[in-house]
Amino acid sequence: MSSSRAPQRVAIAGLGAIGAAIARELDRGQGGLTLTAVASGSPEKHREFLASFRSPPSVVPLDQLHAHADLVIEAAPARLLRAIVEPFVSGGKTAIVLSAAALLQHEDLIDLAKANGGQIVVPTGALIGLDAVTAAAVGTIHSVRMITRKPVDGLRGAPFIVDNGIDIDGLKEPLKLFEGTAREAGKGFPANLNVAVALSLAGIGPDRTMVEIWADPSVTRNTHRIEVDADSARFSMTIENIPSDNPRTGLITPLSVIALLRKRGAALRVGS
Ligand SMILES: NC(=O)C1=CN([C@@H]2O[C@H](COP(=O)(O)OP(=O)(O)OC[C@H]3O[C@@H](n4cnc5c(N)ncnc54)[C@H](OP(=O)(O)O)[C@@H]3O)[C@@H](O)[C@H]2O)C=CC1
Ligand SMILES: O=C([O-])CC(=O)C(=O)O
Repeated sequence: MSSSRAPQRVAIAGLGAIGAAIARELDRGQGGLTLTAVASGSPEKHREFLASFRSPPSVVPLDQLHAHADLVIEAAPARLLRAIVEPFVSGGKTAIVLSAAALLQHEDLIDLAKANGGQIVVPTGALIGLDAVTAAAVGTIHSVRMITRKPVDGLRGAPFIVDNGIDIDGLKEPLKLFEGTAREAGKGFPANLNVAVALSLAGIGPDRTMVEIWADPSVTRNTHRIEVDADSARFSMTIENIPSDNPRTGLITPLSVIALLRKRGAALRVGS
């Protein structure tokens, strides 16, 4: 990647399935970007991993990341969203947010970014087609629907399942767990359905975007189908994500962030 911009210092919050893969890619070299700092829950767990880097970043507490970077990648548990994002956007910096569902509980962060010249970026992540959805949203979108099918491992422990006492272990056929809005899906499945909230933010919002969630013992991939009907186009798309070390998280998710970072300041930018 060639960049016309000044080098940017990047921090990563969380070194799990997403954060570790992004850190490794940044260390391999993404022109104009330097990984300067990381934070994780148990830093000692990652000592060996980071020691293998060409340029090991500083390991700092979450609330110190902003002193080391111009941009943060939030790839941590959803409950930490505010602690990670607030210092960056209030300082006019950028936060790339993976825990998109949690944004709906902290919408004031968007106002904070606006007031201070900061930016919150929600990448396409584990989903597909947000370029087409944002384009259609320039016109009028009539409806957006998403149908998610995940193996049991990709859903186990979600608050909706636990609170409703649903037994998904031992399923022999697909079970529809949930049908409702993206806002409700984000509350009931905060670590499993960030993509539904990202889709809603790209299109017609969390209260008009409709979501179905299936636990499906016949699939091995986290599968999302989106169906959009707009005044400019009708389209449907499906992505079948290979789960990462975290069965809830598709392998493509960190790659989406790298693709996004590469676009920043690139001489040729493809896709809206
Ligand atoms: N938008 C999208 O398309 C997608 C979003 N997601 C969301 O992205 C987020 C990250 O996902 P994923 O990487 O799979 O999650 P993981 O569970 O694999 O990793 C979470 C990381 O957060 C770290 N962490 C925990 N506590 C703290 C703390 N106090 N300070 C700093 N770091 C901490 C953990 O540290 P340690 O390793 O030391 O224990 C771990 O490295 C989740 O919210 C997930 O729901 C996931 C998939 C797709
Ligand atoms: O949206 C999420 O949190 C994760 C997801 O569905 C996927 O990786 O396929």
